[in-house]
Amino acid sequence: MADNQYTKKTYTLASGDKIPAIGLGTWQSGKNEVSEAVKHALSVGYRYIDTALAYGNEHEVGEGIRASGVPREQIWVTTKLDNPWHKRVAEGIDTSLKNLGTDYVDLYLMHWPSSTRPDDLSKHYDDWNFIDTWREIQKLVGTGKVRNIGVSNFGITNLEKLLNDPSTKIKPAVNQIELHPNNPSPKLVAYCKEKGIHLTGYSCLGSTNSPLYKDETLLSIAQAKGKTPQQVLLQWGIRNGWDVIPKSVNKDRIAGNFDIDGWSLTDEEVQKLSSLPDRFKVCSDDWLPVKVFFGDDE
Ligand SMILES: NC(=O)C1=CN([C@@H]2O[C@H](COP(=O)(O)OP(=O)(O)OC[C@H]3O[C@@H](n4cnc5c(N)ncnc54)[C@H](OP(=O)(O)O)[C@@H]3O)[C@@H](O)[C@H]2O)C=CC1
Ligand SMILES: O=C[C@@H](O)CO
Repeated sequence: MADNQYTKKTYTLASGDKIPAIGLGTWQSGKNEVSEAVKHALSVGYRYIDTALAYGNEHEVGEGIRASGVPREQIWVTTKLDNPWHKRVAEGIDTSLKNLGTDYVDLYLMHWPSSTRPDDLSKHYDDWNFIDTWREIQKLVGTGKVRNIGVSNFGITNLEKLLNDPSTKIKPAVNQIELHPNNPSPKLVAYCKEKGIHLTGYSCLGSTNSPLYKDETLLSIAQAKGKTPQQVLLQWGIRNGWDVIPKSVNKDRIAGNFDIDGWSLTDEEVQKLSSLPDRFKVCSDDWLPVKVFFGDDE
């Protein structure tokens, strides 16, 4: 982790680019509220916004960025290729750039390893898969449209397939996956670290109506630190080496979640949270036409 001029904590990717340790998530942020949320986040110090074509709010995210007055080059923007666009990567990135009103994104992710047919979302292409999609995503590097490329929702099985394919010339810079103390995925985390693939933790608070907020271990650590359970959850991710992207459209919560500097968790506190017995997952692969997760750590 290194420091830069805009955010106190960052992680350095294989390209040398520095991704901030905390960004604003925007999944399920309504079109009518996300611009203000983004603008507010940037005003309180965030320099990283996570969105996706599938969220249907890239246009409003772009409006919030411009309204903030913060120069574009000071902001890390991640967006994602939607599943039904796997055969249309060039069109997908152009659509996202147009929506966002920007010339480039800092990180472009394959949202899911599912090449879904746009004419029937219940079906997977029979002549195309995520390896083909990655081959096309790699072509974006050097176009000036993407500074880094990566994947999301990849477990070890699919990462192995991708990394071992001869068409893979560029390793994903990032794997964005669900990470919170009830879904800590230690094997997948260790695998990505070994391969030099940085992790972004999504649903880092446990998402809407998080069951984590009733966890006695979390609550006692939060009380002892004089921090909120949400701040502790975010610090847990950062201490473990991944960036976190809490979603909020509430101004106080956006500001409170950003309180990651000047304090930390002890190794023992991190370990206690990593050892919680309960398990739950926010995002499954049930809705996809292909199985994506194959084991406890995926
Ligand atoms: N790659 C992928 O497939 C996925 C990526 N993501 C990304 O990760 C981001 C975060 O994940 P997400 O699932 O949204 O869930 P989070 O874990 O970020 O939780 C968001 C929920 O917590 C509430 N919340 C936020 N801060 C606080 C707080 N301080 N106190 C109490 N409640 C709070 C929010 O409500 P409110 O807005 O009212 O504050 C919202 O209901 C997404 O927004 C998206 O950008 C998420 C899922 C899948
Ligand atoms: O990003 C959010 C989606 O992947 C949820 O299924």
